[in-house]
This record gives sequence, C-alpha cells and structure tokens, in this order.
Amino acid sequence: MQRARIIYNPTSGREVIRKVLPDILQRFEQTGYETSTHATTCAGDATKAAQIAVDRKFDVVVAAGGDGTINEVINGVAEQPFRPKLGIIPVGTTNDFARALYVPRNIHKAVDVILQDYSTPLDIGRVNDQYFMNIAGGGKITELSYEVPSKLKTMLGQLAYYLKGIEMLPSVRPTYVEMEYDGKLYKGDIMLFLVSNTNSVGGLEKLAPKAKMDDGLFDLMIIEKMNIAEFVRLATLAIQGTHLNHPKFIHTTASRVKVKTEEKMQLNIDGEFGGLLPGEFVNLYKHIDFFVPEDKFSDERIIHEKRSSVE
Ligand SMILES: Nc1ncnc2c1ncn2[C@@H]1O[C@H](COP(=O)(O)OP(=O)(O)OP(=O)(O)O)[C@@H](O)[C@H]1O
Repeated sequence: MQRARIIYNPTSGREVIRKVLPDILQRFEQTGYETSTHATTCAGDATKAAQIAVDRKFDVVVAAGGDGTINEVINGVAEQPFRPKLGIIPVGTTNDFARALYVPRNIHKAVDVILQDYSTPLDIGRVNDQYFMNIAGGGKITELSYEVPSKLKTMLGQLAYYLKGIEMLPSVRPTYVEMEYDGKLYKGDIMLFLVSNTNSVGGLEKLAPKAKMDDGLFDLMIIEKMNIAEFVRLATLAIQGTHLNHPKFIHTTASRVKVKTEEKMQLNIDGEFGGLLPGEFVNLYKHIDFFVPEDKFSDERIIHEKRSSVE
C-alpha cells in the first residue's frame, strides 16, 4: 500500500482547508493510500515536515496551501536523494504554481489530479541555498509583496498586492546590476529582473508565454531603467501579453544566471523575501515528480515542443 503525507497550512488563503480535510482523507484512503496529515504551525514548518516525510519514506507528499507552503515543501524535499512525488492542493491567495501546473483551484478537482496518479518530472530552481519552483528575482518593485499584511491578503486576495503596488510605485528606483547568464554578460540599471521557471507569475500568465517547466532552462527577464509612467505602461502591456517587443524589456533563456549588485538588493523567491543578492540561479533539470492533469501534460506539443527562444 502506498503512503501519503498531506502537509497543509491551516492559515492559507481563506482558511478553508481544515473543513474539507476529512473528505480528502477519505478519498485518499478509498483510492488505496494510507494517509496522514501535518498542520503547519509557523513559517518554515512545512520544510521540516517535508524532510520528516522524506525520512519516513512516504511515497507521496501533498502540499495544501499557497505558493509559500508549496515552496517550503519543495525546500524540504529538493536536497534529498529519495524524493517522493509531490501533489498540490491550491488553497492560497495567488496559487501561481498550481496555475502553471494546470491544477484546478477547486479542492476536490485538485485531489482528483493526485488520485488519477499521473506524474511528470519538472525543473526547479536553486539560488544560493534555497529552492524555488516558480520564480525568483530582484529589484525594488519586487520588494512590495512583503509589505502586504496577511490579514489584508486573507480579506482581499490578490487585489491586496495590486493596491499595495500602486501605493508603493512612486518610491521605486532603478538598481545597477551585473549579470552573467550561460556565458553572456549584461550590465546596466534595471527596474527588476526575474528568473522564471513557469509561465505563471503573479497571475500574469502571458509574462513568459513560452516558459517550459521541463527544458532545463529559466526564462530570464530584465526590465531596464524607465520612469514610472513607462513602467505602468509596460505593466499594462504585460497583462495583455504584448510586452515582449518593448525596447526596455529583455527576454532570454538560460540554465544559470549569476547576479551581482553594488547596492543592497533583496532577493525574492516565489513571492517571499529570500535574503540579499549576490546570487547564482541554477536550473535543476526534471528534479521533482509532480502530479499533474494528464490531458495537459501528455500532450506532445506542450511538453516536447522545441523552444523557439527570443534571444
Ligand atoms: N500555522 C501557521 N500560522 C501562521 N503562518 C503560517 C502557519 N503555517 C504556515 N505559515 C506561513 O504562512 C506562509 C504563507 O502561506 P501560504 O503560502 O500557504 O498561503 P497564502 O499566503 O495564503 O498564499 P500565497 O502564498 O499563495 O499568497 C507560509 O510561507 C508559512 O511560512
């Protein structure tokens, strides 16, 4: 019999997971899993719980929460030689990673995806000693996501980020960076840079439309120095997916990116504060097996299509 460990954050999103947990457990048991749960108690707890699940050789670990919880679980699993398959039940505020994996927002449909038992190995990123599945980056603008109080997030969801973003925009300044990516060099003043593993960033699915999660490559995006009006205009284009030809938007792919700055620059990892730069971003090719909907991932065009990268 296979064993599954569900690590859930009771405070994620609108705090609904606890109520449906008995139903979820029942469904796992009926499908033939021996299942147990762990409720996270504080920041970092999901990482520890995932490490324990690895030590106890669980076949499957399910992360039920928002992107923060999934990131923590990945950090607990990524360095281990034995890595259980990971399932996701998205009950957070933004759920970017679930969106990238085509895992439905509906809890029972997300459980269906896991119980249908189709999984595929996907890339994850490492920067310094931390792992990310979705996106990492830096620049004053990325620092605003930490400013959103969690109560506000629970009440307003993603809208909270936008409100806070508008409020903070006037204080955003460019920063000088030097980047080395796959043997190439970029130097300049930038608003922000993003190192993305998926095409779903802050709900902007069209930001890196060609990003693939199993090609060993990140999408590296740089927004060069510009004034706030230009930045707002570019952000509007990005929502529509018509930003790729903007002269101050650089978009390329790389498996390794080294970033150095002269002034202090914070690192953002999957939407959370990740320490300070410098940093070296490394793409770990097909490192973790994730449960995904078969119809979306067994499609040759999605998974094996040759990348026509915009260099
Ligand atoms: N019991 C707890 N009480 C308070 N905070 C917790 C608890 N358990 C985990 N956390 C922290 O809450 C953080 C955010 O949780 P999570 O990402 O699951 O939900 P969210 O913030 O609603 O969603 P999103 O990250 O998608 O915006 C986690 O990174 C974790 O550090």
